[in-house]
Amino acid sequence: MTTIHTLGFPRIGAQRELKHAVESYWRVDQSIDALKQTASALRSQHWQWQREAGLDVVTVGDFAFYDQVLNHIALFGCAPKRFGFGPRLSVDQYFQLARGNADQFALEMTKWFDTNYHYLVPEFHADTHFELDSHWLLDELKQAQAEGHRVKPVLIGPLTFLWLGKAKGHAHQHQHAQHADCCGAPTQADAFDKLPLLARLLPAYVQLLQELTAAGVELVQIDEPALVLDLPQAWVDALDHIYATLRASGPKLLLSTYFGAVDNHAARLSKLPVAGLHLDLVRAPEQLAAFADNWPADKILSAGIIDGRNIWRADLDRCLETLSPLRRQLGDRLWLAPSCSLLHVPVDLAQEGKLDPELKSWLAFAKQKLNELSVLKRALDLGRTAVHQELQTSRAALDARAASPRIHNPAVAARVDGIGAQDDRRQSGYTTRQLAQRERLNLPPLPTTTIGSFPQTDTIRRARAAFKRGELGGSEYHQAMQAEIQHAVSRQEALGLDVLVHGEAERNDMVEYFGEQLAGFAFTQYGWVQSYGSRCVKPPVIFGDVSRPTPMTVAWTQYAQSLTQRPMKGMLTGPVTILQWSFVRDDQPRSQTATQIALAIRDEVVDLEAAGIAVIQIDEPAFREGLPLKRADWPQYLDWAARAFRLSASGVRDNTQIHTHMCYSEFNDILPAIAALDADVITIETSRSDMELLDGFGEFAYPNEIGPGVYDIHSPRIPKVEEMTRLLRKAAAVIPAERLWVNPDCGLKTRGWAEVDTALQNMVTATNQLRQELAATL
Ligand SMILES: CN1c2c(nc(N)[nH]c2=O)NC[C@@H]1CNc1ccc(C(=O)N[C@@H](CCC(=O)N[C@@H](CCC(=O)N[C@@H](CCC(=O)O)C(=O)O)C(=O)O)C(=O)O)cc1
Ligand SMILES: N[C@@H](CCS)C(=O)O
Ligand SMILES: [Zn+2]
Repeated sequence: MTTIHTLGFPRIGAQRELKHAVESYWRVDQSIDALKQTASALRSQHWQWQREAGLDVVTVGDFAFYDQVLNHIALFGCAPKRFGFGPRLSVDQYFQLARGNADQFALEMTKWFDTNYHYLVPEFHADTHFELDSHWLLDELKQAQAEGHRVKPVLIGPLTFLWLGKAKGHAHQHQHAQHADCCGAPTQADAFDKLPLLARLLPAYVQLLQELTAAGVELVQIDEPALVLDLPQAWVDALDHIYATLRASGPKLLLSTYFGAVDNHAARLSKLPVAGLHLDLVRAPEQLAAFADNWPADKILSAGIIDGRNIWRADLDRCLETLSPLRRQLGDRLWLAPSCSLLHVPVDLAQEGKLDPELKSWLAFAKQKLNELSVLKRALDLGRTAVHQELQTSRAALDARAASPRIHNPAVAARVDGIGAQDDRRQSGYTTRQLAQRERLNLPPLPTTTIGSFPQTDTIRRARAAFKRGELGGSEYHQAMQAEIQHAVSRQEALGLDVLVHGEAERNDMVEYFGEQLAGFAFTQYGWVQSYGSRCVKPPVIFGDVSRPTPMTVAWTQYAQSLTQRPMKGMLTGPVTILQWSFVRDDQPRSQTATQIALAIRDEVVDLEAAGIAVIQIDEPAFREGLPLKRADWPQYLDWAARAFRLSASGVRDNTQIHTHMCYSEFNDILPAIAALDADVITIETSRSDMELLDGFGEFAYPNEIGPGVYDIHSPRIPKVEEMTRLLRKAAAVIPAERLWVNPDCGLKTRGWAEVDTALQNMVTATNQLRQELAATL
């Protein structure tokens, strides 16, 4: 019998029940017991679905109140010392690590590999100790067992857990203003070699595995996605010792890799003392040969055959072409699974009552993907005739998609073919543009701005929901959004900001909003995917050639500009980010889709300029995220991605200032490519890393203007003036002040107006202090 399983299931809930429960707990509207009740009900539901779909085991340990990496910080008792917590965290302490508290910055947050999911970064010091606190995992395990399921716990493996953490050089780093003087000088690179921490971490894993054995567990999935990266040899060599140690301590281990190929480690992985290995055969199908040919006779091979990162219905015939020989070779040792955890796809397509039926028939969300596994299993175990009908339905949907006239637009193809060699170049070089822009904009030194969004209040969201339900008329909705824009503009004027924004009130999301207006895109009602903590996004679906039928932002921006004499920044999402944060068609190269989106955004940029907008920001927060996980593949990506950005930005005159914005990323290894975007100004997230992220820009002598974030917008705490002056002084030590801007880390949509008002007031006060200090030194 073929075994089917999933590496993980989305925890947020088909209706975002977890989000609502967590946020209401934070608002103190709901007790911890109520939150735990919702969590428990969600787990039950998700296991039940796995059982109903015929999965042979259900996965335990993929649930988290906030983040699975944070769960492991709790599990191994290694919260940073700066928080002063003991090894056993309360739920409130767990949330403080994620959100910060009055005295401490939250843990840094960054991209989970090349996904739009963000994890909290463990902080390690040379003296970090690990102390197991397994109660939450064991409780979840007991729950699943009590509900009658065969269980497979999942853990992040020790190598990946250590690799994803940051080695901190100073125990007091990141403390607040009152401790500012004792802060070390953090560097972005790891301050020490983390690998020796294994000696202290492994005993905690051993103890955990022993506890799991005692609780009746036979097999544990242990995730080592770090193996798809270019790891230093010493880390790869450490695998033998790690897995020899872990295997000796209890249950069988299924080592799982995903998001890329690990065939460069095939010989080593085949010999590891583990029960089996999971391979991502969607992102890296070619790696199978390196494993299958000499696969040991006693090991499981888990084939990640269903795409866990995208929403297209699988080509089951093609899957079976790959799987049938494997089944003959491996017999019961063949396991099937999605390529990675289903965390990255929405829960249930069946909820999509409004989606065009033809398009809907092309898709599969998490629940549907479980069923696809089941069809494959039955085809392999019972023969294809046993699932003739299911295969026929799948085949018909795929054929219809391939032949659909909705996918191809000859006008778009012709426009892409006609792109000229100069179309991705501004008219003049940066120095000429800088002069022209300074003359036009006449800004003070250290100009202040924000990243675009202002609070998405309940009033705004309710108005939009009512509008979408048809309970609020178009013109009423329009007026309500204009009132929000008016409010945002008047607040910014009162605060004394220099370059204003309209606040993005009318946007549900910075990608979905554009997807709703671009041809070639479809959007869902409930296609929520967790982005970080309780925050979710609804990625649009790019199913066909992309074009922009009509302007998307011009009227709102023009309205905002009409309310003020100060420059109003037009606000757009860039082609790479739209691509990266959508579910992208899989029938043409991503680079081609990016080019099509770039042309659509270019049209909008040109229209904004024609409407008198002098500053236009093209956000590219996902530029770094799109980077392939293996360095060898970087140049090709950076080339087409940077070109797509430039194509979107280059249709304007020299005196129109193009900004871009990036967040959640380490940028230092791609600085030449960021410089190649040739944006006049880049704003970046730097405050949670205490300006560490800026160092590389200084060392690289980044040529254009930069706004390093001085205010962590992810945390509910309000930054003090002196914290921001300290960060600004650090920035001014790295970047010449005449090229510095002052801004928050990212948009303010998740914050409330009261905090935003005070925080921006403090930011302006800090800027004024720095301006005086600068004037005094001239
Ligand atoms: C900048 N970031 C983004 C990323 N990816 C994106 N696609 N977009 C981003 O902005 N990746 C990196 C970061 C991640 N950061 C965030 C920050 C904030 C959110 C967020 O706030 N998400 C919201 C959902 C936003 C949204 O789509 N809102 C819609 C629908 C609102 C809604 O819930 N409506 C209710 C009804 C409301 C009522 O009746 O009162 C409903 O439909 O049930 C809108 O505004 O219209 C979130 O709630 O999590 C995400 C990523
Ligand atoms: N303009 C967007 C960028 C987020 S990365 C915002 O302000 O929310
Ligand atoms: Zn951002």
